[in-house]
This record gives sequence, C-alpha cells and structure tokens, in this order.
Amino acid sequence: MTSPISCVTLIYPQSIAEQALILIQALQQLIVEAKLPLSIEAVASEQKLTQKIRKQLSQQYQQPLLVIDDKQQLTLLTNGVSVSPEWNSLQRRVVSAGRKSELLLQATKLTASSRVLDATAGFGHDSLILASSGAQLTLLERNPLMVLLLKYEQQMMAKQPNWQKLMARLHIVCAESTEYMQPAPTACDLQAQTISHAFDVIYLDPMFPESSYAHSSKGAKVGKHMQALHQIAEPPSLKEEQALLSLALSFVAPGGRVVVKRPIQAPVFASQAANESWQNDVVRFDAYFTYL
Ligand SMILES: C[S@@+](CC[C@H](N)C(=O)[O-])C[C@H]1O[C@@H](n2cnc3c(N)ncnc32)[C@H](O)[C@@H]1O
Repeated sequence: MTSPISCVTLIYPQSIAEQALILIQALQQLIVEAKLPLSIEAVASEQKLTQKIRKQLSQQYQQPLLVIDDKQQLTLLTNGVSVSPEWNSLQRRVVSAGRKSELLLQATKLTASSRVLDATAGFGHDSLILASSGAQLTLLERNPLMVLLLKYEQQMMAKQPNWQKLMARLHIVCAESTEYMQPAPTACDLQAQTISHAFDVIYLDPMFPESSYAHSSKGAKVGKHMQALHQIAEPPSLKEEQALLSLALSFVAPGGRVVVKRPIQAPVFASQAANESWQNDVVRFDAYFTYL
C-alpha cells in the first residue's frame, strides 16, 4: 500500500539562501532515493531562527516543521521543541561502548558478525550503540520525517573519516515494522524468505507513556528528544505490543533474541514475561529468546 504524500514546510534563514538551496536539493534527492512519501515546501525566514522565533513558527504552523540553520543542521521543530539526531554528541559513548558500560550491549550480546534489526529507530541513538559492536544494523522507522532526518544525519556524518565505517553499517528503511516482519506469503516467495530469519537480534523501543520521561535522571537531552517524538508518535496499545512481539519472535533467526526497552517501572511488554532482564535505575532491557 502506498502512503499519501505529505507536504512538510522547511524553514531556512534568508541569510543562507544559496547554501540552503543546495541542502534542499540534497534532501529532495534523499526523498526520491528512499521513496519517502514527502514533499518539501521551502520558506525563507527574514529573521534569525532563535528559540523564540522557532516557538512562534511552531505556533503559527501547528504542525511539525523542518529547520535548516547556518551550520547545515537539519532540525525537527514540533510544538516549540527543536531537535535533531545529533549523532556527534554520542561519540564518546560509541567509542567506549562495551558490555561493561552499555546495558543494551549486555542484553543483545552482539558480535561483529551479528545482524540486527532496530524495528523502532527513532533518532537512531540506540542503533549507534548497537552498531558500535561492529554489527550490521537495519533501522526501521515508519515516520517519513524521521527517516529523512536519519538519512540526512547519516550522510553528514559519513563525511567525517572516523565515522565512515560505522555509517556504512547502518541501513535505514522507511517501513512499518509490523508489515516488514510479515512472514513470507508463500513458500515460493524467495525474496521474503531471504529477509525473514536474516536477523540475529531484533530490538524494540516503542514509545513509552509520556509520564515515564518526566523524572528521567538522564538529563534534559533525553527528555527533549522523547518530548519531540511524543508530538508525532503514539505509544502502542496492548494489541499492537502483542502483534509487534509475536512478529519479531517469528521473524528473528532461530536461536536469536528479541530485546525490548522499557522504563524501569513499566509492566512487561505485551504482557509477556521475558527470559532475562538487565536494568539500571532508569531503564530495563527485557530479552526474549528463541531456540534452534
Ligand atoms: C521511542 S522511539 C525510539 C528511540 C530510539 N531507540 C533512539 O534511540 O532514538 C520510537 C520510534 O519508533 C517508531 N515506531 C514506533 N512503532 C513503529 C512501528 N511499528 N514501525 C516502525 N516504526 C515505529 C516511532 O515513529 C518512533 O520514532
């Protein structure tokens, strides 16, 4: 099924009009290559895009906007909150990531030969930690605006030599993961068969209820990203959780695992008890094992 094309307004400061034009062309190219159901309407702003002006724009448009600034940063502006993936800010964590420091790597037990499906990519932060292991990552994200942000970030980061190898291991796909993980319709569907069971680990980090973030001790940054996501993505219902988990368990390679991120106090995902859990004082990673 093809999704209807939505038009997104992209604001740029008039002072960088020439540069912005080149960036907008690059974005349009990404939209075509990734077949995103998006079109861009570019609008020049006479004013400097300060936080105050961004808040005003957000109120004026009443829908998510994209903003390009003079440092070529692409930002999602939603309900007055301005965010971008900012993968550079994760550099220290990515470089030193290991099973000692990252609960997510303890729960996923990745090696450099692992193939991972991050079925709820968001800003791709967890994907970067997962990819730090050397594993190949497929990132699924159903919101085309988020996919555009991810693809743009990947393109910009790949210009930095120390990030190139990791960027090459990330494959970003715009898809609803419950559709992507559907079993092969017929035994003869060779293409579907190659995708199914192609992943050793499937990672799920669906939205938590907004109240779970209010007292996060991880600081304002985590809060800001998730706050922005809450304007454009909904936490799943119990039925949706059950569909996601059961599809993931049948889609992962036999002997593989499905790992779900939960707020520490949250009940188990899809009302299904996990085989093993890893937790700190903020989050819990619940792992569901499959057997050979
Ligand atoms: C909590 S965020 C993930 C954050 C991510 N782990 C990170 O580190 O940035 C959840 C994201 O998953 C996406 N999502 C939720 N359900 C999905 C589904 N069924 N298929 C594809 N994407 C989904 C949402 O659009 C949202 O961007």
